[in-house]
Amino acid sequence: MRSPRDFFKPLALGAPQPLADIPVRPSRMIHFFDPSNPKMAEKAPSIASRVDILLGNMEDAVAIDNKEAAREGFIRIARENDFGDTQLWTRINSLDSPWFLDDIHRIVTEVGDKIDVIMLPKIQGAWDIHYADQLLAQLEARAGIQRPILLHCILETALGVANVESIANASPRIQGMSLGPADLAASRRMKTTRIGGGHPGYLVRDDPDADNPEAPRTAHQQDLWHYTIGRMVDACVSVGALPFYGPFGAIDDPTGCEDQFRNAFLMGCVGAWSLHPSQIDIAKTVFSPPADEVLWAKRVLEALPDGSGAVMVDGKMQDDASWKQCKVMVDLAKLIADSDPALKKAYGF
Ligand SMILES: CC(=O)SCCNC(=O)CCNC(=O)[C@H](O)C(C)(C)COP(=O)(O)OP(=O)(O)OC[C@H]1O[C@@H](n2cnc3c(N)ncnc32)[C@H](O)[C@@H]1OP(=O)(O)O
Ligand SMILES: O=CC(=O)O
Ligand SMILES: [Mg+2]
Repeated sequence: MRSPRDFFKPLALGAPQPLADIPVRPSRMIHFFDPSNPKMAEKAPSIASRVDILLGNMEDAVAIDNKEAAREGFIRIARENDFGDTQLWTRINSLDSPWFLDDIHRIVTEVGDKIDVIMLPKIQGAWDIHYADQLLAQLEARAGIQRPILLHCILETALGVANVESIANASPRIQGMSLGPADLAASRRMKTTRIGGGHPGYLVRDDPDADNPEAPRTAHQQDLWHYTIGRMVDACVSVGALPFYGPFGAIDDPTGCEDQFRNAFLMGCVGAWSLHPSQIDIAKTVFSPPADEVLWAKRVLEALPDGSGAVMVDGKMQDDASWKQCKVMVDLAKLIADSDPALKKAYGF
């Protein structure tokens, strides 16, 4: 284990000092695009104006023959554009792939000052982060980068889930994590072929009616991802990092997508991936707190001005703990209102 005194020292001579706190910015959706796809590449600037995070993907969903074109396309797009407040991220290929070294080397040394976060797929344990952390420091030093590039891990192997807390604690660069339900299902040998979301077979059924045992019994579909999201949220939040739901592959099921995103929002996630332009507004709606909840939370904060004691608001007891719950809601609303005039008005700021 590293000495706590060294944790915030750069891992290479000339690399920027690690950040003490992870910047919290609106992060409702990480929009994926394939920079080797000419149509998607051309749309990058217009999509960037609609999303909180734009991510150039190099890994899965980019055909092997297009890996180099994706890297070149991303470097060109990053170099030629200034996306303003929209964060620019990339998902590079996994550490054990033939593309990882060129991905990280080329991107960091050529456009490292334009990117906020590198997403690392298939992270298994702290050792993966230690390797990427030091390599990144060396590349940052070589490129003269002033602001440290942060790392975002995808939680998508059984071993990665088993090690989630040590991954979160492995480096001050850990910006956050996303659930990767497709690779994770394969790694665990789960018997679902869906990318995220529920499954009609994963259910709990009401007991038989004692007076009518043959009567049909209602079944309630359960959330296959609840356990993993819970672990990911606790691991991230305990180190000041941000948890995200990952992909929802059924582009043709916006209702299912909204439900899955909302479960993640309610459990503490700050955003989710959008794979198709139609999922951007779903994420925007779900991960912006509802106006009625924000107005209620503001009333609770006003009723307990110093955040202590106990009062009744509309028949409900409020105290220090519920004050904190309400502050979470209001703080997020303020963050989002700063860049969204319509929500600012709805929230009454
Ligand atoms: C398990 C995981 O790893 S998930 C993460 C990896 N996966 C991805 O990144 C997938 C990203 N998304 C995609 O590749 C595509 O959206 C697909 C393959 C799912 C669907 O693509 P299409 O069949 O072209 O969708 P569709 O016909 O509805 O597209 C409509 C338009 O939106 C564009 N579009 C589609 N997806 C995107 C996107 N992610 N970003 C920007 N534009 C997009 C298309 O180019 C098309 O443009 P056009 O109207 O000028 O022709
Ligand atoms: O990369 C994402 C996944 O679900 O796998
Ligand atoms: Mg994956």
